[in-house]
Amino acid sequence: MDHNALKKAAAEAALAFIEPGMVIGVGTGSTVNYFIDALASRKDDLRGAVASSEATAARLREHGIPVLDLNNVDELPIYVDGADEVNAHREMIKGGGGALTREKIIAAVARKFICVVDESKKVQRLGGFPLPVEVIPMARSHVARRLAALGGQPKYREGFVTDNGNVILDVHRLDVSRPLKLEEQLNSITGVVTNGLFALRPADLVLIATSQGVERY
Ligand SMILES: O=C(CO)[C@H](O)[C@H](O)COP(=O)(O)O
Repeated sequence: MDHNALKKAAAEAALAFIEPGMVIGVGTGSTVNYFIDALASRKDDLRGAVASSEATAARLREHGIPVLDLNNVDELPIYVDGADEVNAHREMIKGGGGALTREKIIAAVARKFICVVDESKKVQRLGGFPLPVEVIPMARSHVARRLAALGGQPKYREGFVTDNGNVILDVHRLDVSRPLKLEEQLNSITGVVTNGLFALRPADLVLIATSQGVERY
């Protein structure tokens, strides 16, 4: 099975968690796009969705699914999103699509974070995927120097502006052996908006598609 078929299988498995009347959080990326397309068949069950990016909001609207402002939502029982890497503790690196800040906000509010991935995303140790860091534009050089002092090799994602008007540094070769500590350390650099480590708030459930079927942990 190719990656896309596995992404679709993982995404569709998340539909089983939807209950009538729910507002759900919806992440960003190619795996989540399969989820959104499948969600169209359940749209009458939903009160609406909160989107982690403008791209996701547009796709939800195309399917006639109401997109709600998170500030007007009291309860978010589930949040479905992909990941660039996930380990056995359900800690993740996210932000390959650049939506990490809104993803982290929705994950913070949601009761249950369901991570949907194909088996290529499962890793023993996080850090093979360059860690995305969203930065206020005027702080780019300052933050890059601080990241280099931590042993990373930051690369400016040229030509990319986040939905929040900021820039992304993709950090190669960072030591991610202590994800919780590193997440806090990166958050404390002035000018950093968010980093793509999801260790302080890991997923609650991972649905991982393999050629043998969708497994969960
Ligand atoms: O964090 C993300 C976007 O910011 C995505 O979840 C992550 O990049 C995985 O994307 P895909 O499902 O396309 O492989």
